[in-house]
Amino acid sequence: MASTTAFLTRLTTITFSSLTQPLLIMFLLSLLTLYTVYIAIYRLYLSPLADIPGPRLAALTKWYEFYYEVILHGQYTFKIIELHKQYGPIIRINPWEVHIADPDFHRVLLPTNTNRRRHRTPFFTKQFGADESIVATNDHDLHKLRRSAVGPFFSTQNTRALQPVIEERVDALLARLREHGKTKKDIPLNMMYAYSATSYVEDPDFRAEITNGILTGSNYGKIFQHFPFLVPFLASIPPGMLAAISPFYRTFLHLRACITAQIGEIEKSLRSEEGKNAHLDIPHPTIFHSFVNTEALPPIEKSVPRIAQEGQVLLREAIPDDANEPVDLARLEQLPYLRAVIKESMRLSVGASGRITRVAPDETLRFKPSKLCLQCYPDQLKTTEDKEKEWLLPPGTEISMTSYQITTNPEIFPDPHAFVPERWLGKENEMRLDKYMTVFGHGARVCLGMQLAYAEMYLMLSKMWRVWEGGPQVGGGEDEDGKEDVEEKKGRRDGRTVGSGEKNHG
Ligand code: HEM
Repeated sequence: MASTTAFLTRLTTITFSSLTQPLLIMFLLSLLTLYTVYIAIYRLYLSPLADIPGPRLAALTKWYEFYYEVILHGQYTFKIIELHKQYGPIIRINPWEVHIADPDFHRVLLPTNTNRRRHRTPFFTKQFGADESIVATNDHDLHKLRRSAVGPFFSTQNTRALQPVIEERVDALLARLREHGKTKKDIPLNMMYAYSATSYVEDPDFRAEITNGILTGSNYGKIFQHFPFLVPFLASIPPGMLAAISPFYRTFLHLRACITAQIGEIEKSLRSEEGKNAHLDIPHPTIFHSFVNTEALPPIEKSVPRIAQEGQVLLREAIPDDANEPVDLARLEQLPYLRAVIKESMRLSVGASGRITRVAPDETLRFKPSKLCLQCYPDQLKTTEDKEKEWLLPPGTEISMTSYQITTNPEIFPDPHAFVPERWLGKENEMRLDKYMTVFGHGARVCLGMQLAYAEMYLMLSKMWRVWEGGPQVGGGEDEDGKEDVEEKKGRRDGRTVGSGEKNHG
């Protein structure tokens, strides 16, 4: 104690020039220790989130999340769900972030009203290495501006107009399945579906290196979230060297460079005198032609690097996804059983498994467990005080929710891991469940490609069903002309063949 007092007295009397090297090191170490102690005390006792339940270690340091997310490879989602079972519907999952498990809070966090501002957080968005894209735009108002320019291209009406283009791709995919069915070999469905919307579906190996490149880029996302400086660092490594470290990531960066180059060319041609109206004549003007010409965006928003980043993200999002007279999409969407199968498939295939985080800059968000939440957490919310307590989350708080936790909630979807399309049948059931169909997000930042993804699924699935009626071996049992064995088909209709219990209710 005496020596500490003497040290502190000395500290107050010394001038900077009189510091010897050991003394300087001690001085800096003391400052660092004091700062660390202050940060720990602040996070545990003084922070506005200090009262929120949860593990103390998570409140103290983000390394807790790092352990589950990076060392254990993307396990934090499941850990968070476990923590809710221990601590209740509201928990603190890192020094700055609160996670809420009440399904009815989803629409408060992600409101449809675009005047209720919600920012994204740099921790989430830095991983994309495309800071200027819509998905990586943190600020609510800038996001609104950017989205307003691109949103109309993805409207229901414009997506329906794309039906012939999607049909053509679906037919190419069915042709591949037929061809493969004859060989009786396994087919890598993930690779095939990944390219169902591109010309790669005709390639012998579906250009697997591209899917792998994109998957690697996504897998690195968790590391990039914690160490964002790695994104520009990896991009600066010469391609030859990068190939030695990660060939797939190199492919990913190569794809990005191709998009940038294509957009650069479009922009150059549009800026040239003869090219000013050229986009009106070309057979397939792209979204980027319209982008460069739109009046809705100020010039700074139309720079090639920014549009290239948008393209990169759109391409990546379009990829992870899933027969002879065309049927109108609008009609297909009205078929109750087909709709039920697609919704149930979407629910179970999860989509984005991580949490969605938002910051409300102007609002104190209030959380009080809903009726549904009380049913979900009866053991954690026993007393009247627990049930009635309202939590006030001040403006600027990072708040998150996880779609997977909602879409596998047994109070909403009984037997949640079973594939039960029938749960969606009936108008009332469907309306009740739609509210909790959170796989595409909700509100101002709901998935831009949602209608397109649904259109692809309706067209693909309906055609496959019409061609093979859910037979035991898709693509098999056909003759040279692609006509399925009539007896086999008939047998399935009568319920005689294995795997045919279901009839096409659509
Ligand atoms: C089954 C397929 C898909 C699923 C499950 C899915 C899911 C999601 C989710 C959960 C979000 C985040 C919403 C949020 O932060 O609140 C999102 C955003 C986004 N998605 Fe998708 N998506 C799919 C397909 C697509 C497709 C095909 C495209 C484009 C062609 C696309 C483009 C985007 C874009 C640009 C955003 C950012 C929107 C914004 O910030 O305003 N997605 N998606």
